[in-house]
Amino acid sequence: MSPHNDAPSPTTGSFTAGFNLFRPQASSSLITGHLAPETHSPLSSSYSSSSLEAPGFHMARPLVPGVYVPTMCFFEEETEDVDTATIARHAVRLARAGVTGLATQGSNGEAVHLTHSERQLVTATTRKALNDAGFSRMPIIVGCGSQSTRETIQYCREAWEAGGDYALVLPPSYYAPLFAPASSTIIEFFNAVADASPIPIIIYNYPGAVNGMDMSSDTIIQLSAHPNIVGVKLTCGNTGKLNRVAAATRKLSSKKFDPSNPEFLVLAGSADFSIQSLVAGGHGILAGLANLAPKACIKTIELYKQGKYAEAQEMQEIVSEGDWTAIQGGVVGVKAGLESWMGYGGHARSPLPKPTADQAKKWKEGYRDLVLLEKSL
Ligand SMILES: N[C@@H](CC=O)C(=O)O
Repeated sequence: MSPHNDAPSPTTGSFTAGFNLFRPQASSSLITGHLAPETHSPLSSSYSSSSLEAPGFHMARPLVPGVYVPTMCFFEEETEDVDTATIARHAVRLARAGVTGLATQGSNGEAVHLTHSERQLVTATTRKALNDAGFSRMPIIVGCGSQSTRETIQYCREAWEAGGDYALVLPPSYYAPLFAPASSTIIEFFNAVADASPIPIIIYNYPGAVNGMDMSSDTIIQLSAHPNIVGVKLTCGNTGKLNRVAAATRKLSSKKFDPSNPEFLVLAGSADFSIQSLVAGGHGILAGLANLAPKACIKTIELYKQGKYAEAQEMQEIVSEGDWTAIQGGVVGVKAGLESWMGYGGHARSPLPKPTADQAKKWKEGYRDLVLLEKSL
């Protein structure tokens, strides 16, 4: 019998009947804990069987408003092997700073550089680090986007097995000109993935990562009706779209709207429009800059929620300035910033280049005000 209550095992069949078990507002009595099947562990042999127990079993972890961090993946300098010690240390640093949740294999997590088993290793390492440090209730979102429906579902299942709670899914884009029409292929894709995934889906709208494909508010609102699609990360930066999605999903909510636990979570995908997204009805951020400055990201949102608009605006300006450095330098620049200011980070996996001395200096300076703010909090 599956440890997911009476839900079918994600490794044995489709999951069309059990979505509601995974709704984020599920009470603690709706246990969604699971054990990674011993016969089906895709984790690398470097991950000990005793450490499998911690990430493999967990209670339902809620998806609530706040600051979520798409964590960096770290690699050993010489071999470029996954550096589990630094992954664990980084996860705990972010949790202690007060973030709401983490996301492995987001754009900052170099998912496209990782094999299936490495992805599971990263997620399981993160889960275990959080559990060991007393953050067993903190949810982990796992990037699961892929080009085929089949492999995306496989990633969702593997994320679940590794201890992930939610799947962040980009639309496929490689064959986009063949989609007929684009919106219906995308809707079919997300519905099929949501039908089969053992964990709820968060739509990831990041046109820059998928050949310019920009999902419309109509498409996102239509998909929000699926009971296993529970949120969206909008990296497109379109606050008009964010406003439409937040308003429509609030109205479509099946119960009285509770701002501390919305049924459909609408997240800004970059820290440079945190308070703008709150004004538009959003619920928080899932943003790479929080790898470097989690407290500044949290404080900006708190100030706004406390009605201290001028102070929130002032802090947002520093965050937005820092985010411009993160956006320009991407994962290479954020790692350089971590290395310069926090003493760890290393380099991205090949073929991404290592920063030149000039770049490292420029990015360090680009983060200066933000890091000084972070250290003051
Ligand atoms: N700018 C984005 C990149 C991906 O969504 C971020 O901050 O995470």
